[in-house]
Amino acid sequence: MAGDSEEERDGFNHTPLRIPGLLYVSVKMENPNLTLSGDLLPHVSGSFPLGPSWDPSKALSMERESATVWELSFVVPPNHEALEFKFLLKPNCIDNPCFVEEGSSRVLVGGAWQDGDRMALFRLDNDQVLEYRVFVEAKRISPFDLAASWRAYQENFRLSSVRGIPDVSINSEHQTGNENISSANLELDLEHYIVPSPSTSPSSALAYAANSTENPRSLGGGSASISSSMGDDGVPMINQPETVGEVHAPDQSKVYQSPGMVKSQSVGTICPPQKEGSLRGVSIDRGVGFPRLVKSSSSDAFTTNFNLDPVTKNSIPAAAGAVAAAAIADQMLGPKEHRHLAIVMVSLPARGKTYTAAKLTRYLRWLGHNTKHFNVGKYRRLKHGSSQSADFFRADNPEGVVARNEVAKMAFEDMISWMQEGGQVGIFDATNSSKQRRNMLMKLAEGRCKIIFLETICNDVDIIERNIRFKIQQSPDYAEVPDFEAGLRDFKERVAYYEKVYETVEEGSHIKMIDMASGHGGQIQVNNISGYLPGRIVFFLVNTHLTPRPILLTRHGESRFNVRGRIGGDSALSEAGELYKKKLAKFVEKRLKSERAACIWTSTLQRTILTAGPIVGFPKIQWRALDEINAGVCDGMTYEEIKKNMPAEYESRYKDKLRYRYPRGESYLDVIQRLEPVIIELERQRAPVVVISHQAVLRALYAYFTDRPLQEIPDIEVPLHTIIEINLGVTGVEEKRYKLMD
Ligand SMILES: Nc1ncnc2c1ncn2[C@@H]1O[C@H](COP(=O)(O)OP(=O)(O)OP(=O)(O)O)[C@@H](O)[C@H]1O
Ligand SMILES: O=P(O)(O)OC[C@H]1O[C@](O)(CO)[C@@H](O)[C@@H]1O
Repeated sequence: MAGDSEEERDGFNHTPLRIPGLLYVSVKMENPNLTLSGDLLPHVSGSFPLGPSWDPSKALSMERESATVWELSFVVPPNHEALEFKFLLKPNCIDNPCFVEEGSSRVLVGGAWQDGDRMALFRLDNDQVLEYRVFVEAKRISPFDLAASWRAYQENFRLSSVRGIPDVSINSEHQTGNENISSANLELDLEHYIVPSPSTSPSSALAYAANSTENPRSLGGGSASISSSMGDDGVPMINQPETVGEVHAPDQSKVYQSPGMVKSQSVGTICPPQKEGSLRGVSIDRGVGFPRLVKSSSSDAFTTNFNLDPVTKNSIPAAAGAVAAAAIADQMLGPKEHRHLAIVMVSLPARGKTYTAAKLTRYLRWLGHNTKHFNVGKYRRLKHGSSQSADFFRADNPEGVVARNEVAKMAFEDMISWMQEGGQVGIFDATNSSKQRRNMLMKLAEGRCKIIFLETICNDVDIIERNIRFKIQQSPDYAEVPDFEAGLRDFKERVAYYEKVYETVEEGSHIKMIDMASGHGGQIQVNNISGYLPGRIVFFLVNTHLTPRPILLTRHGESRFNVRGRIGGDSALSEAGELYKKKLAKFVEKRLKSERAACIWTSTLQRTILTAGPIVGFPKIQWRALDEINAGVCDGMTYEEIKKNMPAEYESRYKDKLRYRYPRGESYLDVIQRLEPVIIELERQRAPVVVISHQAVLRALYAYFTDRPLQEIPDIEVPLHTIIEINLGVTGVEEKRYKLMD
């Protein structure tokens, strides 16, 4: 092309000394007809630096790149002397003679043949001739890049200094004798280290979980974030400032309540796992040691080039591995209406329906299932006002019954419409406490979605009393009742009306959670449940409980790779990282001193194990699932190096960081998949857990607890040397952050 410099044309400089850099030269030989030459191995002999000499016995062997191609690569200065060499074929058997290519020596200058491309011809003993095509490629590389790769290579292959530590360990005194932990003093009051949590995380401000459920579209509230409230005439006013503290924009991450923590402990026994995913009529006692479901290893993330109709396509979860595989199988094999699942909550008021529905929604969304929570109370308040007295809920008040059935229908139809647009799991949150109501819902669902009833039963009067008191404080139903005791009387009257006509679920597919909030184990009964997703839901519910406890999430102390901006690897800690590990040990000692049963979880990479090193007195467990995202071929590179050397990869990751899978590595969706057992175990644990892991992994774990959308996960801020404390409590999730050092 006119104006192109010679350098631009062939990628390197022919003018010695003008432009710095080195030439990476790759010489290749190809013979598509390998059956003839399978035991003859291509070699190169020649002048320095290609081969030590022309002596065939010292020729350099070429590496097999594919079935038919052999390659030898080396690095030379761009102004190197002419390299003279010849190809030879050496037999496997050392005693047989080798064959040197015919013709004159080849000469390479500046990464190009001086005498043009010519085939390499070998005349064998029997006068048979073998022909190989020969190519050369040269690229300029910076000596700094080369040195950096070499250093990363060496660091990557340096043996970890934590080898030999068993997967489960406990150190009662500091492991490395020369570690002066007292040098890392902390302020007496840990509150000193508290820093604000991001504005999108769960706050300690009181909030009512039902508020953050779907906005009633049939009442004028689309699924977009609208703000609406009741007008004086009972007609909903859209996009008006909230007046009754009820319907507001559904920011999933802002709906948590402050924990009115209650202490309880429970362990129990479990029934053996059920046969072939079918859980008909069995009871499962909740408790420790529930067997983990075996998960398949990651497969390619789902891409949209399946031959499925648009609705089906939308209802495929944004997930990898087992979740995607199961969803595809269900789409292909199951009855059409079973592609959509309605979990219909059932219970008396204040028995944890909304709490359970919200938690399940969060879990399913995190796994990649398109899930929405429809709360009929929200529809009722929007349609009929929020100050209905107990009378409205009497079963012998025909107007009340009609009004309540009407809003239930509206919410159910909204849920079905959303499913028909591609929604996968709808959680339908209302008391649904009579057979008649449930029959109505089953009729509405016919041919459109599968229903599973999820009933929460609570026989503990203290818990019911606590729940009711919480309702009076939180529910918009009592926002305008200034007298707490009057509110309490009214709500109890409402509960009594429901009790009169309450019918426990006996029909259809159902799950019963019995006394799960009591702290004594409780029980789950399941009837006529089968399939991947219902199975996962049961498994999740079996493992969840309400025992308040903190989960402390922290990245390892700064690593040597962090200092150099290199990703992945298995490097040790930097000086700052060394200091952090000591401060963290002090922090854990203070924060968890009265928590005998707490546990420390690390990944299997040395930077987390070293960070946990000085923590004494608690068991430490290494989990492979907590290892950092596997950067595959990019492991050990800087982002700059990836951008420069693999621009297409860099661009693809930039465009879709959630789904992008590093070549021979993982995507964020893969990481989420492998973290599912970690989430289940964190839910199941009743004592505090300190998780010392890595940026990508902690982003995924944090997103689960704070209900952040999948798409946001890869960009969540998880800074070094900061502890994120997640408090799980009877009213939801609360977050605190401690920054121990800059
Ligand atoms: N399985 C359970 N049994 C009893 N209480 C529970 C259970 N799960 C959660 N809770 C507690 O119940 C409290 C009230 O729960 P929630 O608001 O979800 O009740 P609800 O059944 O939806 O009430 P309503 O029918 O009035 O809307 C929660 O703060 C939680 O602490
Ligand atoms: O997904 P991101 O933003 O590249 O973050 C994950 C990266 O963070 C690190 O933990 C530290 O840089 C890397 O090892 C890892 O590849």
